Amino acid sequence: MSRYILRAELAPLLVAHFLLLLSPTQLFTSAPALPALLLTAFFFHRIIRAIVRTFKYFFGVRFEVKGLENFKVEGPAIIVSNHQSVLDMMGLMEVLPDNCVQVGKKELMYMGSVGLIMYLGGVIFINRKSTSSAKMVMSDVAKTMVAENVKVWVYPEGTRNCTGDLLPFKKGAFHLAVQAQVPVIPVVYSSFTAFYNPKTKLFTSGKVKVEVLPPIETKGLTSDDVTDLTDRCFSTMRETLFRLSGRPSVTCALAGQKAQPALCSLLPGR
Ligand SMILES: CCCCCCCCCCCCCCC(=O)SCCNC(=O)CCNC(=O)[C@H](O)C(C)(C)COP(=O)(O)OP(=O)(O)OC[C@H]1O[C@@H](n2cnc3c(N)ncnc32)[C@H](O)[C@@H]1OP(=O)(O)O
Ligand SMILES: CCCCCCCC/C=C\CCCCCCCC(=O)OC[C@@H](O)COP(=O)(O)O
Repeated sequence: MSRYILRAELAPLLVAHFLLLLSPTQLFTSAPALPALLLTAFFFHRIIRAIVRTFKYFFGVRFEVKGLENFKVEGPAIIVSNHQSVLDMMGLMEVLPDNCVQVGKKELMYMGSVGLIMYLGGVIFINRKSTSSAKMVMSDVAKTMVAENVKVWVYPEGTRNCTGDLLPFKKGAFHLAVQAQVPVIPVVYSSFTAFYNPKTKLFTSGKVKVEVLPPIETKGLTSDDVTDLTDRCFSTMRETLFRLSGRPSVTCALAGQKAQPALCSLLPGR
C-alpha cells in the first residue's frame, strides 16, 4: 500500500481528537476500541469521502458526472481539474478514484482538524512561493507515484478562480506527468457562477456538470514538450468548461498555438 495512503494509520488519533473522549493512552490500551480504530484507519479515505459526499444534500448542490470510465487507466496518472471554490471539495469526492492524493498549498496543513484530515489523507503539500522547493517535492512524487501506483490530483490554475473561465495553467502537473511518463486525465466542472458569488460566498442551489475527459498520453515526451502539453490540455479543458457551462463555444483560433489565456482573453465571449 502507498506511503501516502499509509498516513491513514494515524487516523484513529483523529477520531479521538474529534470525539474528545479518549486520551491517546486510553485509545491504545482500550481493547474494545481497537477493532474500531483499525477499521477507521483501513477505511479512512472511504469514510471521509462518504462524509463529504453527504454535504451536497445540505448545500443543495447536485452533480451530473460523465466519463468516469476514463479513470480506468492501468497504473498511476496525473488528474488535472479546474478550481473554483472550496465547494470543489464536494465535487472532488464525487469522482475521486481510489489511491489518489491531491497537491495542496502548505498553508492548508495548518487549518486545524481539517489540515490534519488532509495530512492523514495523504495530501502533498507544496510551497507555492518557492518554485525550487515545489519542484523538489514534485520530482520526489514523480518517483514514488509510479513505485506505489498512486494517482495525483493537481489544480493547475494554482489558486481558486470563479470567473467562469480558466486562469493560465502552471506547469508543475505537466512536468510531473512527463517525468513519471504517466497520462494526464483532465476533469472539468461547469462554472459555479450561476449559483455562487465568490465575493459574498453566498449561493443558491445549483447543478454542476462534471466531465472526466480521455487520458492524454505522455509516453516518450520530454521536458521540451511540457509547454505544448500544458497548452493542449488548457485548450481542451477550456472548450469543455464553456460547453458544460452553456457559454458560446470558443473555437480558439489560437488553440493550435499557445492557447494560454493571455491570448484567449482577446477572443469574443470573455
Ligand atoms: C478521501 C480522502 C480524503 C483526504 C483528505 C481530503 C483532501 C482534500 C484536499 C484538497 C486539496 C485542495 C488543494 C487546493 C490547492 O491548494 S490549489 C494550490 C496549490 N496547488 C498548486 O499550486 C499546483 C499547481 N502549481 C504548479 O504546478 C506550479 O507549477 C508550481 C510547481 C507550484 C510552481 O509554481 P510557479 O513557479 O508559480 O509556476 P510555473 O508553472 O510558471 O513554473 C515556473 C517555471 O518552473 C518550471 N517548472 C515548474 N514545475 C516544474 C517541475 N516539476 N520540474 C521542472 N520544472 C518545473 C516551469 O516550466 C517554469 O519554467 P518555464 O517558464 O517553462 O521556463
Ligand atoms: C470524523 C470526521 C469528520 C470529517 C469531516 C470532513 C471534513 C472535510 C475534510 C476534508 C476536505 C477539506 C478540504 C478543505 C480544503 C480547502 C481547499 C481549498 O479550496 O483551498 C484553497 C486553495 O486551493 C487555494 O487557495 P487560494 O485560492 O490561493 O487562496
